[in-house]
Amino acid sequence: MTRPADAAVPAPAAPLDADAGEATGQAPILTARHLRRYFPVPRTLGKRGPAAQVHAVEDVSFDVAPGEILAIVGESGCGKSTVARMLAGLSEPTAGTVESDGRTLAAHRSAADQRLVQLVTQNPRAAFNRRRSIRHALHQPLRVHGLADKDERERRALETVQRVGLSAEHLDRMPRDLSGGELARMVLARALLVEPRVLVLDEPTASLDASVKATVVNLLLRLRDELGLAIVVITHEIDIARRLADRAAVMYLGRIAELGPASEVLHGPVHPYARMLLASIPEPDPARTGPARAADTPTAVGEVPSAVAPPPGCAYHPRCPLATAVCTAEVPELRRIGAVDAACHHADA
Ligand SMILES: Nc1ncnc2c1ncn2[C@@H]1O[C@H](COP(=O)(O)OP(=O)(O)OP(=O)(O)O)[C@@H](O)[C@H]1O
Repeated sequence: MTRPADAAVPAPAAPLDADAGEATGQAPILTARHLRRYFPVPRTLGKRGPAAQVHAVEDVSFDVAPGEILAIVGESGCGKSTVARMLAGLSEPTAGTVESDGRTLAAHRSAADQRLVQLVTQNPRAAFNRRRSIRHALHQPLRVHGLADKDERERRALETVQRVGLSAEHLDRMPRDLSGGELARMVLARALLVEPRVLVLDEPTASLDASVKATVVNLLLRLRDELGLAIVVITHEIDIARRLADRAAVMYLGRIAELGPASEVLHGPVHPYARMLLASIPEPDPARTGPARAADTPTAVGEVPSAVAPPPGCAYHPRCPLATAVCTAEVPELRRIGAVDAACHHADA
């Protein structure tokens, strides 16, 4: 089935992302259902007609289960952060819903629903008030949510910093007195304080040195295991996604191009865009040569088109070496190709 990019989205009848929780055997804790987000473009002086819109996110659906890490990868501007903000209730979808346990989480969420999904944004140094101690920063979310008295707040703050590998001594410090790696762990501690079931991490390692990245990756894997957290990691660092993710989605111009097990999507994808994206980054393990590294990897031509006027049909068609007439006319739905779901008319040709 195909539809024009701005047509109304019908309610789904079947699970959208049947593989979520396959590895853990658990039902999804968070579902993105046909999410769209358009931003108005300021009107040029004197221009008439309907205002233009940035199509930041266009019909994105996926599930994530407890104990599962889903990576969302793609080039700058493809809509990853906008998806993250909608998952956390910080941006209202133009259409579509975010659901948990079969319930829609309103864009303006109750305190309990805010706690359920915690977003950690990049740049940990900017995440703390530089005039307040780390202790204050960690007591604050508990105070805001009315969760604990002072002694209990202190107990929970201490327990949580220890969980991320830091100690009581770090609570007394000011943000400037923590290293980049310690701050990265401290933002995670602050998110964990309110006992979320889902962590959404937007570029969690982007500003860190290689050795610190490894520490944060290991910490996230441990937190996932110990707490049974569902984690959505937004990253443009494919190597980080490979180390973390059970499942992965590749986004292009607001849409999911490919979704499936990370072992497939991040090593041997089938969608021509995903193959081009992976082929453009160095393979850390030279012994590993999946299809993404093969000589027949399709090479994209041209630049990423504007999200204000995305191309009709498959948004990748102007750059895709496999494109034919159908690609210019029909939006490809995600469909099962091998072990993954890919939105391409020709990926299995
Ligand atoms: N508040 C906004 N107003 C207008 N356009 C926006 C707004 N926020 C995002 N956009 C646009 O929406 C598109 C998706 O942006 P988004 O930040 O979600 O992408 P991204 O994949 O996270 O990029 P990056 O990796 O660079 O952070 C871009 O074209 C961006 O310019």
